[in-house]
Amino acid sequence: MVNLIRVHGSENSFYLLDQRQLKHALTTVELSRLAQQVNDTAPAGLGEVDGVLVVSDSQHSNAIGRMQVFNRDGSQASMCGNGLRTVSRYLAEQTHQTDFQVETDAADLPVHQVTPFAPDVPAFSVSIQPVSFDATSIGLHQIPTTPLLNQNTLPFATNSTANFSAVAVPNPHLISLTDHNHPNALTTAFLGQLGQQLNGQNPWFPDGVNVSFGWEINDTTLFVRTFERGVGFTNACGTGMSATSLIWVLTHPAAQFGQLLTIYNPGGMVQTRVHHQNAAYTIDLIGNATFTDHLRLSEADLHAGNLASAEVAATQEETAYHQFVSQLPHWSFGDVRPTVDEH
Ligand SMILES: N[C@@H](CCC[C@H](N)C(=O)O)C(=O)O
Repeated sequence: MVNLIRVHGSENSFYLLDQRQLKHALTTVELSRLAQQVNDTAPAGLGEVDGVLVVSDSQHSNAIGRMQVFNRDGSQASMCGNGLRTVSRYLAEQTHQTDFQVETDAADLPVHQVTPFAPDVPAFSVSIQPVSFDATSIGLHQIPTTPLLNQNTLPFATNSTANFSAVAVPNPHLISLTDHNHPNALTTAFLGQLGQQLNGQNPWFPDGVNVSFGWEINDTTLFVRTFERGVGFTNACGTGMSATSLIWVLTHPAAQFGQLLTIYNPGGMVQTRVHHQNAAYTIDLIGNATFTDHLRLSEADLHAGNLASAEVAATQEETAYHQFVSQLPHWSFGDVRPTVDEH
């Protein structure tokens, strides 16, 4: 029998698979199929996940493990910020270390354990990098003026007054932040329409892009929603919130490098800190790393991408997480911007 853990960061949920426990590691094709099948085959009662996080040994001497990410459509992503926090917790518990590096597709990333957000809500800080505004890194085509930073009248949004920025962290993100001159430009319907358009066949982002809308709450607080490549609407996207924080600091006059930002999202809240050192941008992404369920299944079922016969043991951490979230401001969505409800 082998173990899978159902995990989340800000309710951006995944199954975490440690390949090192298997007699035969899953191939890339099997991992892609597993990510596509988990939601259809998981035992009743387990909520849907956005993909699969894969842990394996790193061949890099400075990293204690390696993370790979498969989106729910089976595509592979170069990075996942919320997922990296949960993988960091997993590796921390295995090795009894609190400060280390994890190998990801583009870089070995520093991570460390931080003070829990609340009782039974463990938290980690992970470094989001490398950052690039280069069109090739973003997979951006046919846009005459790059870097794309706070520009409007773009060919994929001709009817909108919203401003857009594009950045790779290193997975690709398209960001729009509230424009006070056009406060109603960023609607949920527009996010869905743009996300679908730019993740279908299109000339601007042929490999797709994660699309995030950010609403200013105050100078150090945002609310961010994301339509993810390979997923669709998600509760939270860690790299999306990190990329939005970077664009916020670069374009908002009162925002500063090194300042702690609070980023609310439909699944909860994270904190970010944007740095600019040695001509490079990096973002600290700080948030919960929650394990909701432990699953046990046969290695044959895992290879077949079939969770139907898995035994499930829930942890108490989701109750603790809900308790933590219940103390945050409650956000309501009209069709337009999030507003805070009285408790
Ligand atoms: N949810 C993730 C991002 C996952 C990858 C993304 N869908 C992509 O294809 O780039 C996060 O927390 O960063």
